[in-house]
Amino acid sequence: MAATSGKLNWVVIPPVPSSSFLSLSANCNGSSELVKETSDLEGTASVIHVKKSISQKPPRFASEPTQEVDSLKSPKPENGHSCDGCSKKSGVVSYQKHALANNTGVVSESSLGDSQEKCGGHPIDDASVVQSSTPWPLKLADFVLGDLDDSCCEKEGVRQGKPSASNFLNNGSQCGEAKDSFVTAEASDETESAAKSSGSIKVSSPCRYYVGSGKSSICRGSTSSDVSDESSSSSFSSVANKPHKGSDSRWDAIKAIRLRDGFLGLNHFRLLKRLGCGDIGSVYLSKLSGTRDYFAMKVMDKEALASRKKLQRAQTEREILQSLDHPFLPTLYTHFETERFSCLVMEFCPGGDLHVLRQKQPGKYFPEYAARFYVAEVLLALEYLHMLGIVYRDLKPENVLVRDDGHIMLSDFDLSLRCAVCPTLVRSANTDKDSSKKNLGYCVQPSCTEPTCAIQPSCIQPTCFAPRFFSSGSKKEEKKNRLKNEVYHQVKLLPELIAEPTSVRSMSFVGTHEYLAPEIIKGEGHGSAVDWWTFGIFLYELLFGKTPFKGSGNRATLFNVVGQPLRFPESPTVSFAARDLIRGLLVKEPQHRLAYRRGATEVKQHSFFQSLNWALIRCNSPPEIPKPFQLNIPVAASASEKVAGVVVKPSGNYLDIDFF
Ligand SMILES: Nc1ncnc2c1ncn2[C@@H]1O[C@H](COP(=O)(O)OP(=O)(O)OP(=O)(O)O)[C@@H](O)[C@H]1O
Repeated sequence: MAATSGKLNWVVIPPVPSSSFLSLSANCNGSSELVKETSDLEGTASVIHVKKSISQKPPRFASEPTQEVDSLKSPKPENGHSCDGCSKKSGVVSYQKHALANNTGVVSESSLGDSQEKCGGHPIDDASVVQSSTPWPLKLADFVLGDLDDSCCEKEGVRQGKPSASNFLNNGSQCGEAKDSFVTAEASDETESAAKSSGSIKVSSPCRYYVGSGKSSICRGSTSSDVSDESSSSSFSSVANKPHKGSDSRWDAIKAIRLRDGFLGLNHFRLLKRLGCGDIGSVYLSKLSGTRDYFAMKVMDKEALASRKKLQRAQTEREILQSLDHPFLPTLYTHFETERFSCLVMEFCPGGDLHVLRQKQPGKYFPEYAARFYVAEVLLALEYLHMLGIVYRDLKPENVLVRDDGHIMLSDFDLSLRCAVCPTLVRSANTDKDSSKKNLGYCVQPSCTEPTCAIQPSCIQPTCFAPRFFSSGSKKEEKKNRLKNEVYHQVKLLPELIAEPTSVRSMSFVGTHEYLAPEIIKGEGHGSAVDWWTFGIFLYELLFGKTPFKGSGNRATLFNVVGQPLRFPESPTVSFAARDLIRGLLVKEPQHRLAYRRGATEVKQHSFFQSLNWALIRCNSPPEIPKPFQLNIPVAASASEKVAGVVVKPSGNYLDIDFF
């Protein structure tokens, strides 16, 4: 992991153990079979043809243990679809075939709306091709989801033209209604409802395939599902791995219960309210019984996951969550499995998501300072993910949650793509301030196969570390600029860290229509540059209140993404710097896109962020602090309590819980 190079003696220490990458070696119970391996045109990538077959079992609908509340039971899907009460905001597309299979921008009829009729309901038997620079074929995983179900309800605030979710954990009749009601795991007389209505609808398609795999923790859990204990298996993300989070009492609370009972399971939690649902599970606000600690618990029905070929997605999400340790990414406190459910216990974000928050802004767009704040935090999260070799692929306001302190948390990793990456320190020796524009000076070694590698002598290339300084003309400003230039000369020789997984290639068609990068739509194969495209769309949407290529329908949107030039509306007024950044990001050819080679480093140096102190970003005042989270819970209690930001008040048969 450590290496030296010439005069420099830098060590790059990625924040996760390399084992999280290296563990990908075999698929869950051998259901994926490597049938062919060839090399790509350049000879640098592996092309893997994998044949996958998963035994398909119909979802079970039998009664569950009393601790597992009714709300968690799966409705029986009809014709393979389950239009349910998903309150999801986001439409995620994933097609087995590429919608625009040619470069002309002409939408292929047959590829749009691929659904279960075509391939769902049958064991997956498709060959998937994933290209990667990694020499170990099965270290790369490409996970995609399911089928279009446009029949699901749309509601206010839902992105138009979204494929709809078929969420098996929800009651099919709810269809987006968001009425609070109450669920407890301790009492069996609960009721429940979809909690959050702000979401778009999410698509799912069972006709997905994937390559790669790994030790399947979910499968490990499944194999132990004959254990009658409710918590048949659990994994504990120890705070020992995250010592800086030691002051977080939730670690201790979980640990104490595990010490006391020997395990942690669903019956240790009260599920208070459904916060939302996605394609592979529902998320509940949960309270750890006997404590005052709240969590967001994602509950996934394992049978339904298996029957809909989503086990791998769930596993991907869990493995990624386990590897994360970043202020703008979720903390996974623990994971456990019951006989039926797989549960992820995460940090709870009471502030909703940026999609909802944007709708509440005057004009439904954010002022520039607020947009800068949010995208800057997202940028750091993406930078970290890329450093871990994770291409996020699903950036959109719906997936950016707001913490109680107003800072953000990027969520939802089940569409992410994992690959090997070579974080590399590159020494700056180029005094050309505009070199970043020319995309020169990078050196990210595609041949590097280790996620943890240090500087390599051959990587010491000239790069641009130059912040951009603009002359304003006045003497005062000139003096200021002189000072800045001195700083620049001091820092120009500093190395910069590049951790962009530039050479990964996936052929999956995955994402959200309005956010899909052209190369995904055209089926050309895509890599980490898709995150920079979506970052541009994201910034555009925050600033203008809409996405740039949205058409009258999904096909028109895809056509526009590929063929229409970028345009900015006349209002609201947005700075030149912001528009310049968006222009750089929304370049249709990925290789000419800003950040294509040097990743977040390039974006951070853009003048849009000139006023930002990246090192102190967590000290910045958020544009908005979320209002207290309101929750009514029917319990018989008479005393008030106020603990750690949570106020519990008796209210008749209810308690009002306010989060501050
Ligand atoms: N940590 C959290 N705190 C608060 N709310 C959350 C949290 N995680 C998720 N949610 C809410 O639950 C909803 C569903 O989340 P989930 O990640 O399952 O859905 P998703 O984003 O569609 O993912 P998937 O791709 O798995 O379908 C989100 O839209 C969000 O509103």
